[in-house]
Amino acid sequence: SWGYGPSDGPEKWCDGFPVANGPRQSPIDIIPGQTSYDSTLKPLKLKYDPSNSTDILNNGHSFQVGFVDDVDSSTLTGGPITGIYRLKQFHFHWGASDDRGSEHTVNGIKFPCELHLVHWNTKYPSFGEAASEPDGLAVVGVFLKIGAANPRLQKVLDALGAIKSKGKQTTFSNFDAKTLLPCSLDYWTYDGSLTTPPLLESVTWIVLKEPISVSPTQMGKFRSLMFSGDGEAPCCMQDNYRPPQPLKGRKVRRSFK
Ligand SMILES: CC(C)NC[C@H](O)COc1ccc(S(N)(=O)=O)cc1
Ligand SMILES: [Zn+2]
Repeated sequence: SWGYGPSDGPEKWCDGFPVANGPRQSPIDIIPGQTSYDSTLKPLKLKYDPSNSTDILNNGHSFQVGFVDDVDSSTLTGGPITGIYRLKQFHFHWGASDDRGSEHTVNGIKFPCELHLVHWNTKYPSFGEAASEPDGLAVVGVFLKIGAANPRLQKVLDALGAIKSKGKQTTFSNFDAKTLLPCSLDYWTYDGSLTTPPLLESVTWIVLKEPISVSPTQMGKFRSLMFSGDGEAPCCMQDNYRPPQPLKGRKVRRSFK
C-alpha cells in the first residue's frame, strides 16, 4: 500500500487515489498576507475529557492516541464549524531533520513537526461515515517549533518505546489533550482534505497560529519509531508528511486581526 518513500510516496498517491489531484487537497502553504480576517468566525471551543484517552498505536504511517468517541465528552465546537464534533484521535507528522516535517507551511516555512487533532461531525453516525462528507471532519493543526523541551509532550514520547514497530498498540489512559495546545487559539481556516490516503475532501482545517515547543532530543524520540513491522526490514518513521498542495482558488480565513 501507500507510504512516504520514493516508490509509494505522495507523488504516487494519485495512482490509487485520483482525488489526490482534487480541488480541495491538503496541506497548503499558508500565506498570512493573503488570508482574510473574518469577524464572524467564533472562538474555538475545545473541551477534552482526560478520562477519554484509550490507547496509543503505531499504524505504520504515524502514531496516534485514540479517544472514546461514543459520547460528547471530548468535543470541538465554535470556530468555523457549526454543531458538535467529537475528538477521535491525535497524531503527528515530522521530518528526518529539524528543517522539515510539518505538512502545512507558513510563507513557505516548514516546522519540524505538526500535531493533528482529528474530530468528526456528530450529525453523522460515525467517524467512518463522516469522513466521506464535505463537512464531516475538523482537524486542528498545531505547529511544533524547536526550543525548550516541552514537558506536555513527554508522557506521549515516553510511551513510544512500547509501540516501536507497525501494528504495536498499548493502553494510554488519562491523557489531557488540552495540555498540547498553545496559549492562543488564534487560527487560520480553510476547506481541505485528509493529508494521507484516502485523501477524502471532508476536512475543515483549523491551523493554530501559535506553535508549541519541542526540543531536538524530543524530536529524536519521534524518529525512533519504525514504519516497518517486526520481522520486516527496519525503516525509521520520519519524513511522514505530504507537501503543500495547490490552493485552486480557495480562500483562507483568519480569526484574528
Ligand atoms: C476513511 C476512514 C474510514 N479511514 C481514514 C483513516 O483512518 C485515515 O484517517 C485520517 C485521519 C486524519 C488524517 S490528517 N493527517 O489529515 O489529519 C489523515 C487520515
Ligand atoms: Zn495528520
